[in-house]
Amino acid sequence: MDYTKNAEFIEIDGGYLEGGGQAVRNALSLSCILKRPVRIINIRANRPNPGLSHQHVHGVNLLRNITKARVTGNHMHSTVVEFTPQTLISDTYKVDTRTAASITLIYQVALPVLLFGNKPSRLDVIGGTNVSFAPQIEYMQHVVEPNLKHFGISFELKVLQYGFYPRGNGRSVLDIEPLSSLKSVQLTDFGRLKSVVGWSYCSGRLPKSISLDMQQTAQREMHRLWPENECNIQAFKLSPEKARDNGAGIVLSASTSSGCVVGAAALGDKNIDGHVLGSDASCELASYIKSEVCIDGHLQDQLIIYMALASGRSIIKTSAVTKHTRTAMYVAETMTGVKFETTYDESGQALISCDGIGHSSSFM
Ligand SMILES: Nc1ncnc2c1ncn2[C@@H]1O[C@H](COP(=O)(O)OP(=O)(O)OP(=O)(O)O)[C@@H](O)[C@H]1O
Repeated sequence: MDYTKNAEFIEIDGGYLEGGGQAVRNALSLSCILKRPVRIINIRANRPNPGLSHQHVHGVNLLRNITKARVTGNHMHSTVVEFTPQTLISDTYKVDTRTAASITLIYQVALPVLLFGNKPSRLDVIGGTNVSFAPQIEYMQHVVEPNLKHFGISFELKVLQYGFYPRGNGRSVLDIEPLSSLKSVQLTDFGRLKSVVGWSYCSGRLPKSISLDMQQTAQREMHRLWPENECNIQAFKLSPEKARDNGAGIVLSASTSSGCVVGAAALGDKNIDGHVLGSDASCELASYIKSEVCIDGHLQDQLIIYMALASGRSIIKTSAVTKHTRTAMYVAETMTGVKFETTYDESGQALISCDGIGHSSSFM
């Protein structure tokens, strides 16, 4: 059915619960996938600077280009967007944010859409690869990617240049393979911890000792708790060709015998202390491993859209349900009609499930 002809807008309240950019991204992605016009009101109402910011404007405009959508409100500080998609064109899309806007959040809005295209697509984006309140690029490569594989999703992500707050200047390329439909996932069996891998980096004028401090602290914590398991964290200083500015951070990823991958990360800000960052990331990762959850606290909200679209019943075992996740459920329920359920197992971990709508590509 072509919903775009004389169709009513579905309304999403962008101020609901978390009231951040995630609701805007999910609502627009689903609008494009389902070809249903959406009106998003109260955009980022719970943020100190409400309305669309750079990253969100670039995300809206990228989806406009991909779907030849009719759009109003796609400008900075806009608190209402009306978006009517027309089609879906697989292609190479370039976005230059000219800021440190998160590249991974721009991928987050367009990846689910381009999956349902008729041929492979490429997203070549300039912005921040490793910035706060967003997945670091290594998290997307080593935590998001293996988890999306369970849905049948396949992508390749290459970093050409690292970019940090405030200047950005990072660049990465995401190659997306199209698919006909998403498989449902059953991620409830943690199995046994197999190994931990990690990336501890710094750049610019920051000394390599910061990377080494992050690495050693995180590695020590992992060895203390799981002395039998391999923990291999690489510590490096990025070359000036790879990163022009100062930046430091660590991303960890734990794999289990049943195919689960959980991650944790920390990012340097001002007054960087490598030991503190290493400890923050390893303590977060340790809490997921100890509680044997299959999906970490950050990935949770990022999987909701895929669960809603998949064919059949999906279920994930995860840590305390976040406001981001409950917001993503509200958007997915409103746009697709699915119903999410949250229950708790005997150890108190959350089990999130839904019967997906089994969306299928109109091209395959
Ligand atoms: N450390 C992290 N690791 C992985 N993912 C993260 C991390 N921090 C945040 N995220 C993810 O980034 C997304 C942030 O969404 P959110 O709505 O807060 O951000 P936003 O679009 O930048 O808008 P806002 O500026 O309104 O916060 C969520 O999917 C969240 O799970």
